[in-house]
Amino acid sequence: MDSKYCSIGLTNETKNGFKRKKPTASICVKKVKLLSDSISNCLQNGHEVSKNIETHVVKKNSDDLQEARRKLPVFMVRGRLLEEIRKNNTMIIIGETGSGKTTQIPQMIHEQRLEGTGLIVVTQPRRVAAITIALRVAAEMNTEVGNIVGYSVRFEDVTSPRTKVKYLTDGMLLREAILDPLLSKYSVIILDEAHERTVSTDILFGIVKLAQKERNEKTINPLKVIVMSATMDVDTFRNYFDSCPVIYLEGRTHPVTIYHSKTKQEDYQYAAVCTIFQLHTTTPADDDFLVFLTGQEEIEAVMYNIKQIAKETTGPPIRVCPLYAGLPPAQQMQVWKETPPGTRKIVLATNIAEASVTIPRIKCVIDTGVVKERSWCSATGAERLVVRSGSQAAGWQRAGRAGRTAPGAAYRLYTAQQFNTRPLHPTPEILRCPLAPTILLLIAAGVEPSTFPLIDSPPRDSVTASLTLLKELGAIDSVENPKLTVLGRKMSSFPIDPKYSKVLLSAPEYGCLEEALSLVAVLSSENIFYTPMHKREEALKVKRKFISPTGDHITLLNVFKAFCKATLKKQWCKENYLNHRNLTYAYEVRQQLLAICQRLNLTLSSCGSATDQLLKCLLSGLFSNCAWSRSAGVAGGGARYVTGAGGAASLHPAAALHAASPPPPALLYTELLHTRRTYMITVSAIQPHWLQQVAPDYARRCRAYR
Ligand SMILES: Nc1ncnc2c1ncn2[C@@H]1O[C@H](COP(=O)(O)OP(=O)(O)OP(=O)(O)O)[C@@H](O)[C@H]1O
Repeated sequence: MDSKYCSIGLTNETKNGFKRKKPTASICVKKVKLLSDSISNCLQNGHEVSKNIETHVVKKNSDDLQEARRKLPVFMVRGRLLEEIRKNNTMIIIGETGSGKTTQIPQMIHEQRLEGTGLIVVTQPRRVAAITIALRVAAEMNTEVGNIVGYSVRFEDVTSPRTKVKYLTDGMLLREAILDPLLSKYSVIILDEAHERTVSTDILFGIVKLAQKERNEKTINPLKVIVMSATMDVDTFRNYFDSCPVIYLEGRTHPVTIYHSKTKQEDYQYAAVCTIFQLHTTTPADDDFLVFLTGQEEIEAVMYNIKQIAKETTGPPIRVCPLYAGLPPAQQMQVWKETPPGTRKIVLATNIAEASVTIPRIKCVIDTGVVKERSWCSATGAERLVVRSGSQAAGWQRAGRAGRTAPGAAYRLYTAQQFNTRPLHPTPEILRCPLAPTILLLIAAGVEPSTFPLIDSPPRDSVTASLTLLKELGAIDSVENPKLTVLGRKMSSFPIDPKYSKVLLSAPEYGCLEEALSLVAVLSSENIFYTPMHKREEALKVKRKFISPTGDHITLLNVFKAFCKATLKKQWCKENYLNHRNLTYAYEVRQQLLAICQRLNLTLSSCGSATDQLLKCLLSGLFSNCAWSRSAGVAGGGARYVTGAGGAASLHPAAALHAASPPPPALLYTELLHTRRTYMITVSAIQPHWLQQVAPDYARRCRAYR
């Protein structure tokens, strides 16, 4: 990247805030008129809240917070809104980003005690949103989080018997539904950010619908369901929820000016860096920036570039904060930490910051317009990560991260015409993701998958492929009339993909539970290697001491074992070019998984240096992730493989076996990355005959293997 930046050319499309398509009049059942207003900036201080999360999202002065609340559009119509909530058992609420839906509506319901003896629960698609919103609401209610207001996310529950307002991830509520499909302890369920259409939210729509019906029939305490978003496809939702009332909340807190690039950008990372510095030299130091990128590697590359360019550029000092799902929670919270006056914070985030969250002082959003999505091809069974353009709804949500505590601007690094040709809403995850984890949860909750009410039904062949996988994993007894097996019941107790819970449950048989726990924990974390661009050669040289000739899985295990033994961990990671945050996160995940294994009475054993045992154990869950060499005599990186699903794939250049000569005849990989070519990521060599031994049912139907 050139160290000089240049203007990419942006055009001001909308001077006075959002240019929004209004919802269609036909479905405008009720309309509550609001005034738009502004709120004062809320000053923030850091304070210690939960066991292991240092947070910076909370209060300074309770009067300031109350004043800010009163100025929110939602707060101003609370009388009428509460009347509607009292009257209706199901309703849809639509209101501008930042108008106060998520923080205020649950509080308003609680202030009137509409929840009675039950709890109010609010779902969020992402953990960072559930945590930061709970902290904010606790501060507004002048209480500690975990008291009246709490949150529950994977690997962390900060609630108590006193909790009445609970924020949680949609995945957590789904897990609760396995144990209690009527969700009886809740009297109000708010499904927030409904537009995101995650698999978990889509399933929850069905679960709450069924629970509401059954609770009415059995005259158990009634259940109120509220579905909320700023950018949802109202017609679809209203049809699904039996023509329930829709409430439109008008008004927003602060205007956001939208700018589009005048021309198409070839390289969005480059365009992002140019725009950052263009704004850096022209905007006040206290305006913070939020930049949307697609993943950890990209964020680290842009972070490096910013730091390099900043050395040669005039302007206020810069603090760059990354924000992506795999970042350990304490590190994510750094984004909410105040910077010294006169310092500019630049947050580089994936779409985990796209909806719900408020990062105070963000005045400029830089939207690259792209997102990395997991998708799945049911025809080939290949699961892959693809970088693609986001929807219009995503564009509005991203812009909505500015203008929350003061007027703001969103700089879109794509043209207005490109924006207008994008789909209005994202493709529901259920139509593009592997369904095995969700189907397992549904069956565990006693639900019949084929009659379950879904907004959009996944293609029949996706369902069959997922049921077949679950059968081969031993989680269900048949594809036609699936019932959970004893193994399947145990698998559903782990908050991880069934492929990996199968690995843990098989580990005692292979005498390697210690190693399997470490490996699954590391695979649940983001990249543990740190390879700075300017010291690439040195980092790769240091990495060599951990490399196993069998490939990446044992290499990862070697690193993790050494990390656990190291005394000065931070220093040790620095010397070895390893990511301390991600290794610490893996360590915490391992503790949680270990606790579940202990509850299930699994025997803890170690295979020591017999790593074949661990690879066979890994194969017991990941048998559908095998590939076979089709290029005898071609060395390492050039070798072509065919996957179990029949597709062509190559070793990723970062794989330990990339240069192996001769190329191993059979491989086991963790993930396929689909760019111009299909690459296998995190790969180990296996013996071809292991598949027959470990997963005979799958081996029989796998054509590539035969
Ligand atoms: N952590 C925070 N720090 C400062 N202000 C906050 C914080 N959280 C919320 N706010 C204020 O409360 C307002 C309402 O936030 P809330 O999340 O309830 O809006 P929303 O309507 O749910 O938005 P969205 O549709 O984007 O999720 C924000 O615009 C902001 O002014």
